[in-house]
Amino acid sequence: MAHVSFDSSALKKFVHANELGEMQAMVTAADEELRKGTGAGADFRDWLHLPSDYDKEEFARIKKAAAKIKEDSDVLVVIGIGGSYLGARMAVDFLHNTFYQAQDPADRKAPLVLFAGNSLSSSYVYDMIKLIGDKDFSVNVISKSGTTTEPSIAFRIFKQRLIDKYGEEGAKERIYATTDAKRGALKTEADAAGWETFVIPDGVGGRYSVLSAVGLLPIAASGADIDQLMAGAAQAEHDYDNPDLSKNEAYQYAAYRNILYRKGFTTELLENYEPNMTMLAEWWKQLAGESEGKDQKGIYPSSANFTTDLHSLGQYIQEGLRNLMETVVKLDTPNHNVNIPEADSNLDGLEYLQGKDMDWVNTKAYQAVVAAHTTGGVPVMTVHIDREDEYTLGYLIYFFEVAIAISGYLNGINPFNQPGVEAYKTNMFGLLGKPGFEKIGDQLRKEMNENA
Ligand SMILES: O=P(O)(O)OC[C@H]1O[C@](O)(CO)[C@@H](O)[C@@H]1O
Repeated sequence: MAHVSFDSSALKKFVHANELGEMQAMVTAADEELRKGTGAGADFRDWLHLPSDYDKEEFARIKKAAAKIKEDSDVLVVIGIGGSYLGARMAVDFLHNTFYQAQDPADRKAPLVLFAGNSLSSSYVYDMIKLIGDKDFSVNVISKSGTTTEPSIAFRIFKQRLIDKYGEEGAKERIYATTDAKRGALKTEADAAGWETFVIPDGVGGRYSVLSAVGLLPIAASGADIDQLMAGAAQAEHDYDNPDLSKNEAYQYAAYRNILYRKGFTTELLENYEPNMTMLAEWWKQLAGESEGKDQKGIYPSSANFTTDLHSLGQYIQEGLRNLMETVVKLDTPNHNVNIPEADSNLDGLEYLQGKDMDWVNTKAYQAVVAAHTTGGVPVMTVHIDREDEYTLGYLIYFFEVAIAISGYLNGINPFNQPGVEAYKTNMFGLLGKPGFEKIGDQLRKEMNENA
């Protein structure tokens, strides 16, 4: 049974019945580029078979490390940014109680997983240090390069705190480094210090790495079942290995978003009706944005959380600039349902809903929004998911990964590089006075003074 299903039935007003079929030749070519490695960025396709072909010895070590962290830590600080952060973050939110962070530790039955090194906010780090207080904690530092500024600074701070609390030897037992197998600053430091290390595989880019140790260790430490996560992804790997558009829903999604893009729908909103899926969209935004936004083209990935944002962005979506398309990730079976109680009076006007459950109302809201936005000129696609469990999440992750890769090839770009992210880094290093970046620093300071 499919745990994820793609619904394009609301697109009739925007896409002619023939148009999907007309994409088949291009999709077949994109599939060949991806599967045979004839497309650009071929060295970064190892995520394709990660769910079925992963390092079993490392997987067992991940589970062992997670068990140790659960045993000796109240808090796990996960340090990383971009692809070294978003996958684990969205999975922890998706797979747990919405108020996971505030839950009583006895109910949570696993350490609190906090994420650092994903911004340069000093208050954020200060507040986290205060929250940890005297609690026992461990650190999982995740960085392929080991030189990314945000995680490097956070790691230096939390490493020092571990050493202050547990001594050099004690800290060594509480640092887990997920990084390159052979190279890089973090790998060198980890080997010298004797920390346990996990590998970010060479052929797996950051935004495609959630099903490697990058995501698996924090997800396992949070108490989630990574065997089921991989099983769901493996099923999707099997189900989506088919270039035939009529049989491959991930490819249908890729094709439809490209058909719509070519008609001027250049911004895609990933939407949910469940607050604990907010970070799912953040993960998807990196996956889609870093993969597709290059060569002065690409769909701009954005997001909205419903029904919340219907009361803020709803006006724009209904009547603003007509360049928007929407993809809803709709949960079909909530983890828990809540009944709308009977009341003595009808002052709130809700008598017509009493006895109904909230999820029924949520689904009616979704149906109403699809109809309204379609009328307003916004094409809506829906990815239905059965439930919020590990198996379904693994399946969903793979659905988006393979769809975005195909989508990138359909749009004629290399979906696996990200040359554009270096520009700000070079400027920042210049302004920070990093050795080797003096020239750009001088030039920028001169320009800034001239503009002052
Ligand atoms: O794992 P690293 O090397 O710290 O990189 C983190 C992130 O930074 C980027 O390179 C972009 O800045 C992303 O592609 C990547 O996911």
